[in-house]
Amino acid sequence: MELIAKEMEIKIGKKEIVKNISILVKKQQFVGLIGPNGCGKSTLLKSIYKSLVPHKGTVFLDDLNILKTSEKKVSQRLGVVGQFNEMNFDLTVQQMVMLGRTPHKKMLESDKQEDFAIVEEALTRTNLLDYKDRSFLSLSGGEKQRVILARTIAQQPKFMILDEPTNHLDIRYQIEILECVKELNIGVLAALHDLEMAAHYCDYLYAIKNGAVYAHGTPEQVLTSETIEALYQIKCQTFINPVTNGLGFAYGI
Ligand SMILES: Nc1ncnc2c1ncn2[C@@H]1O[C@H](COP(=O)(O)OP(=O)(O)OP(=O)(O)O)[C@@H](O)[C@H]1O
Repeated sequence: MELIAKEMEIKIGKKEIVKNISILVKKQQFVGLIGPNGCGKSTLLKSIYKSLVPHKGTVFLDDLNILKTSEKKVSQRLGVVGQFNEMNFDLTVQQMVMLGRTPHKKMLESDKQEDFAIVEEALTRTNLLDYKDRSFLSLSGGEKQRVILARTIAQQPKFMILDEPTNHLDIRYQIEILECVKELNIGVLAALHDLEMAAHYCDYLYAIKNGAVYAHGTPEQVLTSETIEALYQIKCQTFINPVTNGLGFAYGI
């Protein structure tokens, strides 16, 4: 599915947080949002996945007008892995992941064999099979993050929004999560902080500064020393990482 968010404007109180941003994610593309803390990435994503009402703008997933469609219908197509996943009540990991099936069920419909099979597959993809019966609240931050991804995979979305999905994760799991998402072969819009990961996994990038698009293009076009220095107010040198053959970055103040 293709996502088009057009001319998005978001104000919180009197402050303009997002200023006329347009984003295009073509079919099966992995598109990244980068930019410094507080530049507006999460706010923009929240307005795209209906957690926040934008002041202006439209969001279409193919021909589905997201902002004018019911939550349930949107959830059948759009999955979200957010930044904070705190919950007050406890469920097992399997029950948590089963919640991903909710948008596909009628009210009070019980879990079918097919739902259990989908949950099992999501647990396998995220390496969580051994955690199936553990209590969600007893998990570490990184383990919880993987459960949330598994729940989103069980939702079988056609498009995924990720807000710093590798928060809390050690390097191995950062790679595993992004690999896992990439393997789904669906459109993805993800806010990422790690520029090497963004260079490696993204087909296209939008660099956000002060609530507006500062630069956009392929990772090679966007991740230049000049753009990174302007975005983050640091010194930066780019190089070809001899191990990964991808873009590498050396930073200083
Ligand atoms: N509910 C709110 N009330 C007031 N200001 C808010 C609110 N939500 C967000 N903001 C402000 O909007 C700006 C953008 O925040 P946002 O979380 O979108 O940034 P971000 O780019 O995702 O940052 P980070 O990389 O730190 O997650 C920040 O200055 C933040 O303080």
